[in-house]
Amino acid sequence: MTLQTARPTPDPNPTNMIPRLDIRRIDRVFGGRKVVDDVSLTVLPGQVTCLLGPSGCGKSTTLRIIAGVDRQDAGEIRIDGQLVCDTVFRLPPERRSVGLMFQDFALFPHLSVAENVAFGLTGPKAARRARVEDLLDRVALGRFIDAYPHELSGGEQQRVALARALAPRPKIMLMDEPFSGLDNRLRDEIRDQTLQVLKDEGAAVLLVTHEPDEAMRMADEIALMRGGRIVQQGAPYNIYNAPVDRAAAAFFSDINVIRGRVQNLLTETPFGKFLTPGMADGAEVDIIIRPQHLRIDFDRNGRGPNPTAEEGVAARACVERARFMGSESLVEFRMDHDGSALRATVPAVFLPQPGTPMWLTIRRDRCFVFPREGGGRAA
Ligand SMILES: Nc1ncnc2c1ncn2[C@@H]1O[C@H](COP(=O)(O)OP(=O)(O)OP(=O)(O)O)[C@@H](O)[C@H]1O
Repeated sequence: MTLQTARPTPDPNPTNMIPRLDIRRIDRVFGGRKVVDDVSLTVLPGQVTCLLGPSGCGKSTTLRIIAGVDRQDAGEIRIDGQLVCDTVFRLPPERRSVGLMFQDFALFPHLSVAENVAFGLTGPKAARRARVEDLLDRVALGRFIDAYPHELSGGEQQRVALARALAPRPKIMLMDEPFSGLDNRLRDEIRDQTLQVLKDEGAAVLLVTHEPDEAMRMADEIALMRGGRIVQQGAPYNIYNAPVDRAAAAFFSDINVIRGRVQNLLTETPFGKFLTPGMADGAEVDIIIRPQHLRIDFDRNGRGPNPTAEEGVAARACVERARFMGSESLVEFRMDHDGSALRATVPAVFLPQPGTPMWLTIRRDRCFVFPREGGGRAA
């Protein structure tokens, strides 16, 4: 698909911007249970924010409140600084300048592609036609202008739905799992193309997904949601590299957990001592490391760590199982010191026999240390 660009670009100094979407302290209660709990977030013009979290955490309900098809029990929403709704005042959905896109593209089957895209447009006929043609060109569907939805593939229907949602130039695009109906092979390409069109339009985008990969790929900012609350918010690399807790780390990838106990502000492990400031003596801690940050001493065939290694203390383990996963190998180890299991990934074909002894080191700068839940108090 070819994309024509040269659309308005966002303000280079985003700190000067009024947030396009500003949600403050939203609650929603169903049957006495807060399914949206004190949610606040802002989205700037031209920015994509992903509301990311497991099924049932309250993402869609938040989106529905912003769209105006559900109401909050507390809090307020502003668009471009103007109040859209609080618990007293409520602007109807059609007056909020919000575009919607859902998993099922919900195209009108009896309308042509052009008629679908023109559906929400007002104004002179020639201007409407020009807008439809422009958008269809930009999603590379110009040649399907007179086709009907059933004549299009899933990916093409998704692009028509995108063009339709963008046609009235909404200030905000709300997207709820818009790619989950697509074939795996198509998905990455369509995500990238969609992102480009959204950026060109300059709308503020709030995209709901339960897939961390999708959020990492699409988002300028991720709001991680759990149990109705936003537990962490920031740029994708910050959320990935500085998770707030063990569950936040585990949401993005498989993790290894090395258990320890604090003594004199330090926690001793087979990989050396870790600083654990602020933790009381005797508190139990989990040291988290992702499998790609565990290093295997390949060269010495289990004969012991290389004394010049800069990775700190090495610990001995035996291979339990090794599998080739396509772009990497996953090796599972049983640690000598306590029989615990650790997993390492290697970006190559690496399939040592079960029972092979090896030495492991960890990238200490990639470890996260958290108090174990229910395992002791902070000092
Ligand atoms: N109208 C409703 N009445 C009662 N409970 C509701 C209603 N709408 C949503 N819920 C409940 O609120 C919780 C959050 O639902 P929501 O659809 O917002 O979650 P979600 O994070 O979008 O999940 P998913 O990804 O599965 O759609 C769920 O427990 C759901 O059952």
